[in-house]
Amino acid sequence: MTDDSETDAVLDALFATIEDRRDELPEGSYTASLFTHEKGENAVLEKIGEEATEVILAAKDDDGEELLAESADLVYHLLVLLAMQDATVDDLRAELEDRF
Ligand SMILES: N=c1c2ncn([C@@H]3O[C@H](COP(=O)(O)OP(=O)(O)OP(=O)(O)O)[C@@H](O)[C@H]3O)c2ncn1[C@@H]1O[C@H](COP(=O)(O)O)[C@@H](O)[C@H]1O
Repeated sequence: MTDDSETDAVLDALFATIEDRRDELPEGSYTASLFTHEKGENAVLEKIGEEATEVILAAKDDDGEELLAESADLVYHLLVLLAMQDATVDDLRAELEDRF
């Protein structure tokens, strides 16, 4: 189990990596492939739809073993979408804090 600051550090590091992939587009990067996809932004929007469905199916599964893995896939693709729209994980954090 991690505390809040460690959880934030992971999200910040992941988002910084996503921004680097967006800006540098290295060969062989799955993240970079989402930024250069022929479908444009629709590629990541489709992935978000697929991953959300997989989260629902995992939640309905009796053993629930896949729920965390599918949730991580969904969060990752959501962060890619934010980076694509020039929003940041800090913007997301601020939105959540406003509601708290
Ligand atoms: N967190 C993730 C992450 N979560 C999910 N995925 C990818 O998202 C895809 C999920 O798609 P699916 O579940 O549908 O599986 P799939 O059938 O293999 O995918 P498709 O062929 O349908 O695209 C897989 O290719 C996963 O590898 C991720 N890819 C990258 N990251 C992070 O991004 C960082 C940079 O990765 P690269 O851009 O690949 O260097 C990594 O170090 C990770 O921290």
